[in-house]
Amino acid sequence: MYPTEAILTENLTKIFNSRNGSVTALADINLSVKDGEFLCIVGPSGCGKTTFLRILAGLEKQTSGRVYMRSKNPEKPLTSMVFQGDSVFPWMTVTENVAYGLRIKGVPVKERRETAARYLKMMGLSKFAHAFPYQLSGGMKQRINVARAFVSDPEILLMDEPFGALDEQNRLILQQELLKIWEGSGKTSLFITHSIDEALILGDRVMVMTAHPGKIKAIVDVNIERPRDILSLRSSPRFAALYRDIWHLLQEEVMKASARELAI
Ligand SMILES: Nc1ncnc2c1ncn2[C@@H]1O[C@H](COP(=O)(O)OP(=O)(O)OP(=O)(O)O)[C@@H](O)[C@H]1O
Repeated sequence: MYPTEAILTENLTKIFNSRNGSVTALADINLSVKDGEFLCIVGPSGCGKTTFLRILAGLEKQTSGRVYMRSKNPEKPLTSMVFQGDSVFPWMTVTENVAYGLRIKGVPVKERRETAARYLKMMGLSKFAHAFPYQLSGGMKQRINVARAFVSDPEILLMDEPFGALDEQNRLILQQELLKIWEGSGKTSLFITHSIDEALILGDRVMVMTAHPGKIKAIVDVNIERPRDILSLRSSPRFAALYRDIWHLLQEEVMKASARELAI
């Protein structure tokens, strides 16, 4: 029978072959993600998080194993990915950047301006609609990336550490905005982060990966009600307990990854 989950992976494995030998980036990933779920992924550097998202986005092919991704609406793109760091087009205005996916789809200009304006408002970018990226801060550019992903209205959002390069204050603001926009959309979302705080603020579940080769070490249920208020959430006893649990799971993996880096 065809699975009913939004995403299902079976024994997903990825081996990169290069002149210096082969690297097993992912080994036997068995994961199921429910429709409308927000899953955060944490794990030490180099454990295969980006590779996993790239396979789901169709940018990389697995070496073995299977991936099922359920499309409910063939009119919509299945996935949209927000990459690490700055990926805006410098020659386009903020509106043109945000509406880019709609232009590619051939959406008429009036409709794409209206849709872009709606998301610019949600992401606090309306004042900068006609600005160029060089006139904006890093935080503003990441808002463009997030708005662009939502505007294309995919069934599944794949976000690879989108706030990793931001300072603490901008990160908090963007987390708040992402929560608001996501809670209104109910889109199945996968979000890579190095921050346990961020994973708990955003996620329904947190997948903890092992150091190289990347496997699933544990999946932790966050079970904190929505809509979420970041400040009260961070001071709750449940948040502190989950933080401790995830850190205990991660600590050993981070140390293994550091030892491996020193040995290379
Ligand atoms: N194109 C490639 N060719 C060869 N090896 C690769 C390639 N892409 C990734 N790797 C290797 O696969 C492993 C997993 O890389 P990946 O970027 O997925 O990890 P990550 O968990 O996202 O890391 P980080 O947290 O530092 O972003 C690493 O050992 C990396 O060097």
